[in-house]
Amino acid sequence: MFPSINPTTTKSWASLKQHAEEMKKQHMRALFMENRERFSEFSLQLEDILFDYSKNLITEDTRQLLLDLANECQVAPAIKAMFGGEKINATENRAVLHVALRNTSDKPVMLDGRDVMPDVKAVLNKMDHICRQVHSGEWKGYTGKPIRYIVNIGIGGSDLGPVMVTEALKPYWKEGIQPHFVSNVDGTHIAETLKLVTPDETLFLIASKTFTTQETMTNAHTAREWFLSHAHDEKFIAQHFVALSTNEKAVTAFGIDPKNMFEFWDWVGGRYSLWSAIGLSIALTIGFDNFAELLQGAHIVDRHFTETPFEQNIPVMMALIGLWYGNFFDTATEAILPYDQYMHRFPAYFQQGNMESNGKSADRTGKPVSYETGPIVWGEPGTNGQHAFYQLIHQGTKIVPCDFIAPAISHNPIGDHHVKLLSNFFAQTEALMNGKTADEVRAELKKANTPEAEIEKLVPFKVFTGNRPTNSFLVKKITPHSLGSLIALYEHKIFVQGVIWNIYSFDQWGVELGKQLASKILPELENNEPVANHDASTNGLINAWKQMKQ
Ligand SMILES: O=P(O)(O)OC[C@H]1O[C@@H](O)[C@H](O)[C@@H](O)[C@@H]1O
Repeated sequence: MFPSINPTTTKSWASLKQHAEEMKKQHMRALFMENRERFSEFSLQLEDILFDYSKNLITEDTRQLLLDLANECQVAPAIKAMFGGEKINATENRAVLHVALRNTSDKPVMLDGRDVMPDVKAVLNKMDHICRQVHSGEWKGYTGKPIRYIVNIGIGGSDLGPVMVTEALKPYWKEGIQPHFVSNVDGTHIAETLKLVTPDETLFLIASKTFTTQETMTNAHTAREWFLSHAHDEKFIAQHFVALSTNEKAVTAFGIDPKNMFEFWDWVGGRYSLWSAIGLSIALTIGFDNFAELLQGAHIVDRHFTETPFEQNIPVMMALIGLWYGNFFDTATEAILPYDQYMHRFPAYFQQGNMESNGKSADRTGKPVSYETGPIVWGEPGTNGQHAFYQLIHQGTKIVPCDFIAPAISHNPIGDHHVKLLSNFFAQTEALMNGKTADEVRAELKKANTPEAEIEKLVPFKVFTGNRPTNSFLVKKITPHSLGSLIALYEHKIFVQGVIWNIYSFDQWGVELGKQLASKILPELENNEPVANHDASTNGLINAWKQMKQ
């Protein structure tokens, strides 16, 4: 196991702290003017993905110090430990091997002295087989019709990845297949979904690593009852329900034949599981061959991550840039802004990826950390975000480091839509970096014939300080391959940051307390007796609800 190191005790941390004070006096505008090579010196390319991180408040010295930090914090041994199947998820005593799920090489991946690849390949073959059966029409519903609707029932990691990827890859949808996703325990979600499908043409995928999650089990039982109210015979369940899970016992107890179970393993974290059997809704929607391309794109990044020196390693640089602002500039959030409508769930996906992985305050020795850890991650697709929250990003008091992502080629080359979209993509990072000085504002107002007296009044409101950091990802086209790569880049960024922050990125104990209390409160909601055993606010709300619902 790689050692536990408090990052603030390293030499590079102290130097970075000092260096940050110097850098706060700098402006990126000047850095670009001083160094004509800045773009080529601070950008990296991997296959069809160009990563430009030159519009950050960094110099060569910053980069060097950040790389020193990665080295002092033992990032290289940590990467080895993850890929080597060590139980780096120590609080759950589990390995972290989602990288094995997309290991398209012929190299073994060892866990406890055993190669996991034969099991991985067996499940992939089973997924391939069901995809071919469904797409050819050989898999039939109980009235003999082929499957038209896929309904994935899952939540968190068993939902967000499949939703994000199927949406991002809509141009690759198989003709005649319509996916739906049900996650919320709010009855509205399943009710509205069931209105869109027919029982004899629907395949329900019950996606749950544990197969105990309240929301998923409740929705799964409702779907089962709805199905039986039409099919009238339990023997038809086998044609319409499959399970994606690690828990065979619970799957069998639910009434799903284990032969209809697509297995994965406890070394796959929920929020890293779209590469596993949890990806079956993706494979059924875009076809298994495209799913395999998604895996291949991620595998390319895994190789890049493990084989490339840190200064040219995209996920390592992404991690260090993020940490630079979070730890040395006190920024609290990061925005992910895809200029691609199909990628509209990408920010939500990595909101979970980041916040569930690195939203921690105990270090790996169990002590409270004395420094900031994971950022708040949010975002919306451009250009919608521009007309909503970019005001604050440009002129607010908070610095929000942003990732801009855009495809060079659109799947929908209609008229001049794409050049208009891209003109915004390029303009925003330029504007955020350069800003607009008071003199530039004055000159502009003068040109627009603004009366002299008005000009000085308006200047303070029209000034943009600029110096606001962005990364740009320019991707040739959003394909299964390039999307697989992009996802893996962000995954490894999270990993590197977790290592430097010396926290456990692969558990999620923080989601448990609410679940525990909800299960205590549930029986109290099943009668009309007033409650008095909680704090005054919770008692008051529960009792008010009991009155209101009558
Ligand atoms: O797949 P399961 O076991 O139903 O779990 C779903 C989700 O459950 C949540 O409690 C976890 O925070 C997520 O990480 C997880 O993905």
